[in-house]
Amino acid sequence: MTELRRLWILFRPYRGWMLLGTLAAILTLIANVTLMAAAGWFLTAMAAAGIAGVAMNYFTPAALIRGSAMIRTAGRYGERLVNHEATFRLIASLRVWFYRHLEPLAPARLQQYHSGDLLSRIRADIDALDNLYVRVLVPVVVANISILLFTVFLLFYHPLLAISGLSFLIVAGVGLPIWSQLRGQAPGQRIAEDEGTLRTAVVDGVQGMAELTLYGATERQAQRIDGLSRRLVADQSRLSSDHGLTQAAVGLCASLSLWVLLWLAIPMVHDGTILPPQLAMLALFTLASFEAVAPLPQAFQLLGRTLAAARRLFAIVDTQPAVPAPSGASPMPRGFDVEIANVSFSYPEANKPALSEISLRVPEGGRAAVIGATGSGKSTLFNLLLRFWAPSAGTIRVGGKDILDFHGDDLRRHIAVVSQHTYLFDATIRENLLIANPEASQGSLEAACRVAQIHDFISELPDGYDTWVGETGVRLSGGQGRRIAVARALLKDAPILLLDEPTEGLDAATERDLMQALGKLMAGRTVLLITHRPAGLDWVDQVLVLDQGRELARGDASVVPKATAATLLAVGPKIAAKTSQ
Ligand SMILES: Nc1ncnc2c1ncn2[C@@H]1O[C@H](COP(=O)(O)OP(=O)(O)OP(=O)(O)O)[C@@H](O)[C@H]1O
Repeated sequence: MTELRRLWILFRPYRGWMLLGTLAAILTLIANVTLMAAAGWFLTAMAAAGIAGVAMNYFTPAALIRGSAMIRTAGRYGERLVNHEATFRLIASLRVWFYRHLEPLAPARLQQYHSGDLLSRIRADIDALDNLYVRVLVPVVVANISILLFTVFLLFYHPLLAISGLSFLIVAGVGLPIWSQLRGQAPGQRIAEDEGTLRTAVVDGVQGMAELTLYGATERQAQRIDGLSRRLVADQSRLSSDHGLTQAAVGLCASLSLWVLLWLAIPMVHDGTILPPQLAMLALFTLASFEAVAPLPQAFQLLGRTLAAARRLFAIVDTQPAVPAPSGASPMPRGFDVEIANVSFSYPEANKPALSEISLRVPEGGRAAVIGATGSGKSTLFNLLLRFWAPSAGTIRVGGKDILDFHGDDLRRHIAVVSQHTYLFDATIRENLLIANPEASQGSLEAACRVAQIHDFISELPDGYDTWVGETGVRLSGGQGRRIAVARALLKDAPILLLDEPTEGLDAATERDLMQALGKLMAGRTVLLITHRPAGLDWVDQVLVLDQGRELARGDASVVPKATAATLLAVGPKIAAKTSQ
C-alpha cells in the first residue's frame, strides 16, 4: 500500500479541491435522500389527512422537498465542476511530474523501455490515477460519512431499524467492494501491462511497416496485435461483467433492506411507536441511502488497475539517472580543450568493457578523429563525453574541469553534435532549426543554412522554411537531414563539436559537399570526429585508433599504419593507402 501513500502525497496540492468536491458530493447525497424521504412522508401524510378529512400544513414539507431538489441539482453540478477541475489539474501536474523524472534518465536508463511503453505510462497509466481520486477517495469518504449520518437518523426511530439498515449497507459497501477488489486485482494488473505491450506492438507495426511488408511479416504482426487486444478485451469484459454483478447485488441489498425494514417497522406502526407517514418515509429513505454505497464496488475493482499503473510510474520515477547530478553549481571551464584520461567503461550487464584505459587530449581549437571498426567503442566515447554515462574509471575534463562536476545541461550547452542519426521532429524546417537556438532570427537561420548548403533547397520549396518535414523528417533525404544537423550545430554555436560519422551513407558527391559545410562549422572549434571511414581524416591533427575498446594507436595520421591489418581493412582504403606510403 506504499503506492497509496505516495499518491496521497502527490495529491497534496489538490486536497482543498478534493475537500470541496467531497463536501459537494455529501450535500448532493443528503439532499437526494431527504428529497425521497420527505416525499414519502408528504404523500402518505396528505393521503391520511385527506381520508381523515383534516387540514394539514403542507407548505413546510413542500418547501423542504423543493429545497432538497434544488440543492441536489446545484450540488451535483458543483460536485462535477469541482471534481473535473481538480482531476484535470491533477492529471496535468502528474504528467509534468513524470516527465521531470523521465528526462534525466534519457538516454542511458530509458534504453530498456520501448517508446510505445513509455507513451502508455505517460498517457494511460497517469489517466488511471485519476480513478483513485474521483472513483475511490471521494466515494469512500462520502459513503463513510453518509452511512454514519443515516444510521444516527434511524436510531432516532428505533435501534433495530438502525442495526438492520447498517448491516445491509455494510454488506453492499464493504463486502461487495472487497469481493470486487479481489476479483479485479489480477485483470487490473494485466490491463495495465497489456496496454503498454499493445501500444508497443502497434508502434512497432506502424514504424516497421516497410520491413514487415518487405519480409511478408505483416500478417504475423497483425496476429500478435490481435492476440494482445483479445486478451485486453477479455480482461475488460470480465471487469465489466463483475461490475454489472455488483450493481445487481447492491440493488438486491437495497431491496432486502427495505423488506426487513418493513417487517420490523409495520408492527411498530401497530403499536404506535412510529406513525404511518413515517413508515413510508423510512422505506424510501432506506432505498435512497444505498446510493451512498453503489459506487464502492467499482471503486475497489479499479483499485487493482490504479495501483498497477502507480507501480509502473513509480518504477521509472525511482530509477536513478546513470550519472547523478552534482550537489553544487557547475564549474566554469577554463577553456574548451577536451582531455580523456585513462577512461574505462562497461555497460551494465555487459560481459566485457566497451572501453579500456583510453586517453586522448584535444587542445582548444584542435581536431581529433577516433577511428575504429564497428563495435570498437567510438559512440561509447561520445556518450561519455556527453555525460550520458559516467566512466567506470578515469576522468574526462573540459577546460580542466571534470565533466562529472557539471550538471548535464550545463555541460551540453558547450557541445554541439552532428551525427548520422539526425532526429527531425514532425514540425516545420524552421521549428526544427530553432530547437538549437530558440532566439535565432530569420537572418541567422538563413546564414546557418547557407553555410550548411541547404538554404537554396529550402528556398525553392513552396513553403520555404515553413515546410513540414513529416514524422522523423521523412520528407527530407538523408543528406538534407544531415545538413539541417549542421545548420543546427552552427546555430547552437557551441565551442566543442562532436561529429559522429556525419557523412555515413551518403554518396561521394554529397559527402564532398557536406564535408565542405562541416569544414566551415569546424573552424575555431574543438572538434572530435568519430568514423570508420576515411572521409574527414585530412581535416584532423591527431587520430586515435580503437580496436574492441582498446587503444591501438594514437598520434597524427602517420600512427595509423601501426594499427593491425584487420582494423585498417575496417577503417577503409584511404588509411590503408596511407599505410603503404
Ligand atoms: N547501450 C548499450 N548497452 C550495452 N552495450 C552497448 C550499448 N551500446 C553499445 N554497446 C556495446 O559496446 C560496444 C561498443 O559499441 P559502440 O556503439 O561504442 O561501438 P562503435 O565503435 O560506435 O560502433 P559503430 O561504428 O557500429 O557505431 C559494442 O560491443 C556494443 O555492443
